[in-house]
Amino acid sequence: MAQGHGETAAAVHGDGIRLSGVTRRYGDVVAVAGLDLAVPRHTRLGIVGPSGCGKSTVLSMVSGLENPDEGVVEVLGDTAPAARLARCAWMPQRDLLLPWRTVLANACVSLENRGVSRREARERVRPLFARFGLAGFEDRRPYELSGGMRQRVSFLRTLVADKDVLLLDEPFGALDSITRAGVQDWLRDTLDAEPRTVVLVTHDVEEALLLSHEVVVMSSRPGRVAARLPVELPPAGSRRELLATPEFVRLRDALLAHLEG
Ligand SMILES: Nc1ncnc2c1ncn2[C@@H]1O[C@H](COP(=O)(O)OP(=O)(O)OP(=O)(O)O)[C@@H](O)[C@H]1O
Repeated sequence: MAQGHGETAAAVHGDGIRLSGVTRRYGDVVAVAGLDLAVPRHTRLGIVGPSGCGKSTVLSMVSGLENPDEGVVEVLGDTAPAARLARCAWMPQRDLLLPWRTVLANACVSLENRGVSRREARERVRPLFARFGLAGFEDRRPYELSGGMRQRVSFLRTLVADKDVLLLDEPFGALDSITRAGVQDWLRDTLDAEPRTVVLVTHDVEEALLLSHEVVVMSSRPGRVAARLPVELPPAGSRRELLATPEFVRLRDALLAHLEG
């Protein structure tokens, strides 16, 4: 069994996300052209590529906030934008927590937005705090938390939205490297325990490999798929040991070579 991937890779079934022949233009700018991507349900796809190659555009199109000019975007069998939107939760780079709300109230926002009463939302979310390493911080304000803790609150809020599809746009870009490593390990364990269909956009090659079942490299604009790398990693005791395995080193080198190419 591949390290950190639990049984999710083996449990692939049903519909996931599919982009077929997708082109998106902004005026004269062709952001992506003829893009084909497939993310089987409950697997995790990492997307890396040069700045401006259309990575965020892909997430916007999956989420239904934007539509392709050509081609089809399908999310769990639906192509209509409103249906795609209903299936996706988006976690941005900045945690976007509301500073005037307590941490618990922030984590409840997505449930309240869906019409769940404030009281019921709190009853449902409070027990999750321990699992997210946030026990005891329920009544604090976001400014009293570290950056890593704020991102965990942000991710908790994203998860309780109970959407099958998670769109992660540089989710740890604002964190320092030590905090980032801890949150990456935590996120991988969390997603192994509670699988979702994930598209992760990142500039961090190690992050892409640690969190994804497959990584695609996009070409510079107009964005197309330049390479696909299935991620198969051996069991390893610690993150440091995993990063030193021949499999990880080979994948990282291959990814960097594609990016440089
Ligand atoms: N709303 C918009 N209006 C006009 N041009 C846009 C719009 N959104 C994106 N673009 C352009 O489309 C291209 C792709 O943008 P996108 O943000 O998807 O790239 P990206 O790979 O996510 O970039 P980065 O890695 O820098 O975040 C860029 O050239 C960008 O300027």
